[in-house]
Amino acid sequence: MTQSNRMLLGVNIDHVATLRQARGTRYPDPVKAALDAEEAGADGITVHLREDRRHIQERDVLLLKDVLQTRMNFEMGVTEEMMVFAERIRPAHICLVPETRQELTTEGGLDVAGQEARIKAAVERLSRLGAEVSLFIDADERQIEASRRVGAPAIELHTGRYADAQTPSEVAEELKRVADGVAFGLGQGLIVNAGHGLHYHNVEAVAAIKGINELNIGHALVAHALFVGFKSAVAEMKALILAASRH
Ligand SMILES: CC(=O)[C@@H](O)[C@H](O)COP(=O)(O)O
Ligand SMILES: NCC(=O)COP(=O)(O)O
Repeated sequence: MTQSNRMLLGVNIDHVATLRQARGTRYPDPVKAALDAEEAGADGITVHLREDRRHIQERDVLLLKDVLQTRMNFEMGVTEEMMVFAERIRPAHICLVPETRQELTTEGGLDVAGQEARIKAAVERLSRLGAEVSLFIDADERQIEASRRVGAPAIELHTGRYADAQTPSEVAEELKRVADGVAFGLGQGLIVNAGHGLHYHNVEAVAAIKGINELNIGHALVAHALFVGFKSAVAEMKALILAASRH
């Protein structure tokens, strides 16, 4: 995908599935959430099929593949099981993420620099499907350079440290780290996306960073949707991003 001239919103629906899995019910259905998100202006739908299947299931990905009007961004760990599944569903976008079974959420970026040969082989194999492969990494020059070397056309910068920062100076420091990473990634010729932990009160500063192609947001949207409905939650987030990114 070429860089869009407006900032895109990728809606992550994982935590709709978290609620369903909590009780083993058929509802709420992440597929319905995806369709509502698209109607409300989502530019793409992100799902993370975790090794432990704590939220999204194969069934969700297979149904989404058939019904999405936009595009799927399939987040996956670099395992043979996931490679084979990706080859079966051939998503438009694939984001390689680190995964630890015990973690509450994705705690850090993929260590591309520390395992270049392995990531390069995965990027090559998945690119053969026609997918645009991105690497979910920390905003760190070493990791960004390694991402370019392994042939990924895109990166997604992990904004979790910014989201978790407590004091104004920590927030400013983490925001600068993301902004510097965006500039450095663009300088390396990469498409630069960002996401993780973004919500209605912290998204604008990130959306104001020039050059970000897409923000992937999930948990905050699902949480807000409890009170306003999924379409309104997505539309509100999209309006915030578009307003902040236009300045
Ligand atoms: C890689 C990533 O950031 C997302 O997959 C997102 O955080 C939602 O999934 P988890 O909450 O399971 O990490
Ligand atoms: N890759 C980040 C993502 O898809 C959404 O993360 P979060 O908003 O659920 O923290």
